[in-house]
Amino acid sequence: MRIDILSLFPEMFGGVFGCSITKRAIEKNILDIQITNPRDFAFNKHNQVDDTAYGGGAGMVMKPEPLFRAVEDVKSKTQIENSKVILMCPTGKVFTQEKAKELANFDQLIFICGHYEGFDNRVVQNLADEVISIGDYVLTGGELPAMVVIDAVSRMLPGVLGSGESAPTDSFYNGLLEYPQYTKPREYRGLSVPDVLLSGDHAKIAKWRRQESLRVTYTNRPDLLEKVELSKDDKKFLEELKNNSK
Ligand SMILES: CN(C)c1cccc(CNc2ccc(C(N)=O)cn2)c1
Repeated sequence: MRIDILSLFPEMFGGVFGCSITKRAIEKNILDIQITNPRDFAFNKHNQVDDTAYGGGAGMVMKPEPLFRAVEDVKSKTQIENSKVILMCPTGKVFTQEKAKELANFDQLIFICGHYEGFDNRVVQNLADEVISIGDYVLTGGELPAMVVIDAVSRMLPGVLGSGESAPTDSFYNGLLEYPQYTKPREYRGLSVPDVLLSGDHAKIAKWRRQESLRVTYTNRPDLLEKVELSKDDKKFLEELKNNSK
């Protein structure tokens, strides 16, 4: 997959893409990430990439020309058909694991990272194919959101996660949040590992893990329970939780 990022701060990405999963994916030629600075496409006086908002109001807005020119330059140089232009913005649809899986099917993703108070709406309406938010909070720029999306998408690409890593059981794969994990030592500062996990009884361990996933999800993200298929046993366990918490 080819990833192009439009950012006024290219230096922000070196650290993140120079480590771990994404570094390996780049070395294995599964990912090719290139950064383009829209300022290189701002040809007016002082290389302006932003300006004041029509209609007044505080804050600066990113101008359309540099972004249109930069995207068109990337597209003309890469010539990749199956491509999607994504704008990172708090006004977008919230990013999910489902969306990550969907984006992993493209041959090229072009991310537009904005700063200031936003983008000229002609960028939103006519240049972007999709507007994505990583959550309900405002950040200094779209760079961190782009890194988050790229990380989640690259984990979906075949060959990126070695056989060791666990893509399938990641929290959002079975619709529930992940059960609690334990590792050595068995006892730490008087805190011990639940006996069931040491029992070797795999059916019992699976049952415990399912119930603990239900417990975590019920506690932190009850909204997810509406969307997931619950067995008779699941419902029984949740009933007990509800009765105990009354
Ligand atoms: C209207 N406005 C403040 C704004 C508009 C466009 C870009 C930016 C850059 N900052 C971002 C970007 C994305 C996210 C997110 N939640 O994905 C959070 N912050 C801010």
